[in-house]
Amino acid sequence: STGSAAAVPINAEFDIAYVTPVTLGTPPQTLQLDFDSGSSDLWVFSSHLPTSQIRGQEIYAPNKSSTAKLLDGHSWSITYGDGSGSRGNVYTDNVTVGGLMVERQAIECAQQVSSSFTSEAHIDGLVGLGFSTLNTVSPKSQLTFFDNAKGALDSPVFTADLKHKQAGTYDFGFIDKAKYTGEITYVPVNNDPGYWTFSSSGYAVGSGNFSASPISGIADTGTSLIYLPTAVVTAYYRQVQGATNSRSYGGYVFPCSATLPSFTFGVGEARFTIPPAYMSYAAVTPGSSTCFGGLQSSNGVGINIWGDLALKVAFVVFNGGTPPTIGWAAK
Ligand SMILES: Cc1nn(C)c(C)c1CC(=O)Nc1ccccn1
Repeated sequence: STGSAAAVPINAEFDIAYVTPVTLGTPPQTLQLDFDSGSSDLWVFSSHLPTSQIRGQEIYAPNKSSTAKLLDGHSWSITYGDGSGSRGNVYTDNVTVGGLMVERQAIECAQQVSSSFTSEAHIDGLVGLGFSTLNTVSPKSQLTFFDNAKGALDSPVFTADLKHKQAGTYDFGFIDKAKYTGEITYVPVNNDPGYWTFSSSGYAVGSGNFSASPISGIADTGTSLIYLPTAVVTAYYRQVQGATNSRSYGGYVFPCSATLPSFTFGVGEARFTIPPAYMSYAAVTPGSSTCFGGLQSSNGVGINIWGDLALKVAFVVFNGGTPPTIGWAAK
């Protein structure tokens, strides 16, 4: 079997996140979920949430699904690196993504979500695509949609073809040759503790020399930006007039009028260049002339993160075979 579904940016100005339609239960309830290779819980806004925490999101109501079953005595609670989080109880039900159905998928129903989720009306929940070792359901941890589907897939892979300010695609079970050019460069994945962790072969700022120093980081479809070591980030912003690492804004900012260099990262011998226009994320507050950078320091984060800003300039294969690998191709 295979599946294919759209990855739609939730904001017209800048790509904060991408959502994909997912149908849950019988009759089908369709929610717009954020596919997140950096976590491993499938959780949704639900009928168990106080209405004060719902602001425009669609909800999943298990009691309206004839195929929903309570996973008795189980709960979940997740906190993301940016401090956001949610918690609740657990049902199993049918989950379909782009024509690919998993029966008895654990659906983690939110009973509480943090304010940043309440404030994001376009995200109705997340589909974790990390390794199932990261799943937070207790007392028995649950499998991700990908792990549940894997055995039935033509090939144990999913691919991400994210795009700048336009809809891309998540494919499951096959590699679509029409979505990339040239060869796919595969590199090893360290899935301990459960991220798609790989080593980038280095970076370059603008037209500068390529610095061939390995950078270990996670491929994270659920994070907007890129978080890298301070040495990389200072080398980049040294080329940006007026750039500063702002404590008040929580990262590197610069005048929106500044000229930005491109940023190139390596995967093996392959090179991927993020154009200057993508490297300015957004005005720090609407209408401000101060802009927040797409490249930020991983100092406070603990791990290096290749988020959507990096993924959107490539076609990425998440190979869940044995051993797992990750493949990057131009497009
Ligand atoms: C680890 C980390 N530190 N900081 C500052 C950020 C932004 C992260 C990554 C992160 O939190 N990603 C995320 C958030 C919500 C849902 C899914 N993924």
